[in-house]
Amino acid sequence: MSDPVAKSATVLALPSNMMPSPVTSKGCSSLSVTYISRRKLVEAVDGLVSVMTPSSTCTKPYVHSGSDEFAADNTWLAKCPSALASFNQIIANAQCKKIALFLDYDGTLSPIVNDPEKAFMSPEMRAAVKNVTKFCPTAIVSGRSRDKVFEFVNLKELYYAGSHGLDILVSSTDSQSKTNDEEVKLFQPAREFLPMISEVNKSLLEATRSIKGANVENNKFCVSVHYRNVDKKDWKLVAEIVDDVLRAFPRLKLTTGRKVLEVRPMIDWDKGKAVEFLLQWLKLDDTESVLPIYIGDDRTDEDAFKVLRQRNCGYGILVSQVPKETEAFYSLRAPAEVMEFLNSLVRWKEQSA
Ligand SMILES: O=P(O)(O)OC[C@H]1O[C@H](O[C@H]2O[C@H](CO)[C@@H](O)[C@H](O)[C@H]2O)[C@H](O)[C@@H](O)[C@@H]1O
Repeated sequence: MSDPVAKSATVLALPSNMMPSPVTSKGCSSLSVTYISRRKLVEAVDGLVSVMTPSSTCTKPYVHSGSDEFAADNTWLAKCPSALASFNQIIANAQCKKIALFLDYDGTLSPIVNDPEKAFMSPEMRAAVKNVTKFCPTAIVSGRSRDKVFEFVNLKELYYAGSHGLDILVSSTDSQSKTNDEEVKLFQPAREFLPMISEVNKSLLEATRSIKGANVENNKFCVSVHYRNVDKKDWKLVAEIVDDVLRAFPRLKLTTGRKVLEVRPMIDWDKGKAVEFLLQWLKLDDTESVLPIYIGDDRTDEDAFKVLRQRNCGYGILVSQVPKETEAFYSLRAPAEVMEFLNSLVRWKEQSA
């Protein structure tokens, strides 16, 4: 995949306090991304691909024991209140602070659709995102390749972190360095994995060719194997094939998303680390003066929610129509509510300007 930005960009080393280390444990820690060991994947496949259904991973869905749906909704909203209903509380905590916004793409800015190539965001959503950048430094943090998510969002006002944070684009004028040159800089902590990712992408394409509906997407530093359009009876086969292919790549790991298996470099780097990196790089890491808000819908976003919770500053907002166990503080039900939230932020900032 050609990347015109990468050709002219300076690739920077990471600050020493943020160097990613190889992942040694593939254990299932309660709410971070689910790293699936081979044995677990195969076990799950045997249990009728339970790994491919939302209820089977470490991110357990919230289960209400009673039968009253209304009560279940209330319990969920008590645990993870609506960010719209709690808007006044959120802005009360943002008084005199700069809000730094982090936005996931699929399922957050664009609705989930069957064809990943057609996950367009609406012009209204684009306008909402563009408007909010006038007041808040904003970054997109996506599992997509950086150039692909830029194609979809198509706003120059934003920072972009693609491949689940493994490919971050910043310019030197944003950094702590005092230079005025507007030089493009890239942070790519898994750069050495590029040839391997390309190889595994080829192997996965070849191995899944015969499965109707299976779709392999090259996200540059990770590869997504989509099974949304595969007949349910063949989900097990997809998982077995991915497992077989990965045997030849011991330095790659597997995570799950929304009807997708994601192959990634086995390093200690995720969306949470990307958020920490961007806060530091953009000089937004002072918890007294900056309130980071991260909005996302997927398991991979839990790493970012966790970082904000651990820093005890800012809020994670989970986009979900159903109750889920999460590290987020607030919830929104769908991209339409995300847009409403962004527009509310803009109105508030305009009024208080
Ligand atoms: O971090 P994100 O920006 O949310 O990206 C995560 C994955 O999103 C995409 O897949 C998901 O959305 C597709 C389009 O709506 C849907 O068809 C698919 O089933 C979902 O898993 C994207 O295609 C993946 O590469 C991203 O990793």
